[in-house]
Amino acid sequence: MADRLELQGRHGKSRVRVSRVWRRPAAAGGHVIVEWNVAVSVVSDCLPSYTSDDNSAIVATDSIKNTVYVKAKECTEIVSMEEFAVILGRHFTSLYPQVSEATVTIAERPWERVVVDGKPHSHGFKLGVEKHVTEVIVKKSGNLLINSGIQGYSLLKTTQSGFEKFVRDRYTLLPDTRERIVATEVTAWWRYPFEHVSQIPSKSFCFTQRYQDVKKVLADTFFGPPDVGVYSPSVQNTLYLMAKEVLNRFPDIASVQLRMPNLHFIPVNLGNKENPGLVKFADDVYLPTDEPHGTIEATVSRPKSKL
Ligand SMILES: O=c1[nH]c(=O)c2[nH]c(=O)[nH]c2[nH]1
Repeated sequence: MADRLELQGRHGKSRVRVSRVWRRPAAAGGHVIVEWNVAVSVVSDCLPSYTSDDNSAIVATDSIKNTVYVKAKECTEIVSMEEFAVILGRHFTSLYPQVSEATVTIAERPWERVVVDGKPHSHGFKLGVEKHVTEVIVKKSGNLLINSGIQGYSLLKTTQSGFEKFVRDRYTLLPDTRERIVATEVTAWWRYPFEHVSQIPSKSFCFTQRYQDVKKVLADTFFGPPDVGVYSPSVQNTLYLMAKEVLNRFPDIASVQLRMPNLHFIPVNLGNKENPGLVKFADDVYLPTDEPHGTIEATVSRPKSKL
């Protein structure tokens, strides 16, 4: 009976923290630093290690961790997280016959160059908030998938948002409104079209720049023009317009997934019989809360070609 069992295993190392500095002269833009939290997971033919005491096919997770530092050292030119993930994935799937696939996930700690007296500092950085993330899957054949994203991107606007004409029944208390605060913490994932290592453009395409561009398109669409903004009839509609704009602007992004919790700012009205209008809400005092919060998410893709 045991012969008929099937096993699909994978192993790797998570939370491998590595930082890499590239020391360019100030005239060439100054130092560049990245701090990455790397996870590597390989699909590896090492069945006997599960079913017996034979570890002979195991690439130790300790060696996997060491490799992250070796490859960081070898990157003498600045690389994006996506490129570094591909380098690692290629390494494990090409060096070891038993490794058929590698998944590399990286989250970047957002060190941002400081500006002093209006000038970008050559070697000074401060920590930002939202994070660039990537997940790259590489197969032995060289086929791959590159997804990148942003996490913890908190956006808020104090007006130009409403929510009305939704289902109204015996469970409904929420009044219609055309005036509310809308706040969210965007998580976005998008997929690049490269399907094989050979398709990754060498230098003409920069994943890091594309991340910055997507981030800007998401925010610009959320906020609208600086003076008047743009009215949002629901988080759902704003989410859709944000994803659509990313697809419009970047033909090489195949799909976008957005998760946008609705972090409520509840109007404050305080009073009792003796003291009725202690605080009467006039679009000014709110109770901010994220528990509970609305959860709104969607994946928006281009229609599949009919060819
Ligand atoms: O933009 C919104 N979408 C909803 O689905 C929803 N539900 C709710 O209570 N408030 C909101 N706001």
